[in-house]
Amino acid sequence: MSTNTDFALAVEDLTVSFDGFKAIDNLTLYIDRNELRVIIGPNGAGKTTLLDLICGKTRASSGSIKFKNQEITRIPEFKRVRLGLGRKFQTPSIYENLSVFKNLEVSYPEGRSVFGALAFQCTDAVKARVQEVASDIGLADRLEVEAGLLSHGQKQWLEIGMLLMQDPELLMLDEPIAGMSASERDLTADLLNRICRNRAVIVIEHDMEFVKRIAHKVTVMHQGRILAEGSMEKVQSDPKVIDVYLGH
Ligand SMILES: Nc1ncnc2c1ncn2[C@@H]1O[C@H](COP(=O)(O)OP(=O)(O)OP(=O)(O)O)[C@@H](O)[C@H]1O
Repeated sequence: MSTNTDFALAVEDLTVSFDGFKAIDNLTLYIDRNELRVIIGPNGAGKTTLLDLICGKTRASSGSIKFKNQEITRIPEFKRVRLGLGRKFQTPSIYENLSVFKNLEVSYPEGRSVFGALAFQCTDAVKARVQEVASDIGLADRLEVEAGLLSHGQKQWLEIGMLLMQDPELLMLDEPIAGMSASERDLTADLLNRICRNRAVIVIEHDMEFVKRIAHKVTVMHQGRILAEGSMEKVQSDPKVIDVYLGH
């Protein structure tokens, strides 16, 4: 097992079986700090399952997951969140009837303390953090708008903002541009390029034009394993990748 302390994330020999079927099969993957990694691959390759294992939604059958060199394989999901892992699922889980401001405010870590969000005092520090995140996600002039009234793209950004409120050191996003307009995709690329300056980011994506614009490195998965890994140019010209994924 690796003892390297420099990686944001070290996944080693990871396997998960569902009734004997290995959805993730002895997979090893290292993500650098401040790296934006894109995971691609055909349907059923195991991409979502891999993120489920990293965030703690699914338990590994064997292998190891280390976050900033700390073993997290057996610890529960909420504790991984506290350690600095953030995961965004495909469908946004924002509070539609609250304002953008409130959505961000309740996502501030102390708002989730034992006293709960209701007793939570909105301090100047929280307000400043809300402002900062709101400008990061392009919603600084929408703070008083009810979240349910935002466009589809803006809702996705708000949810990313809610994760950013916790200042995660590893952020995982599953198909963040699904259903977005061309201009929303452009803005999302800018957003992702910005937020990976302070943290590692893992994105699952199918749109290769978008992948090109954001990926530092690309991992191609197939049947629960890694088929290829490296720069976009390298994986795009790999005959194995063309055969199982890009050629279709
Ligand atoms: N909880 C589960 N129980 C049984 N099988 C599962 C479970 N979760 C995932 N699988 C299976 O594991 C395989 C990998 O699924 P996964 O959703 O991770 O693929 P994916 O690469 O994310 O695909 P897509 O691009 O379609 O989202 C699939 O064959 C799926 O049916």
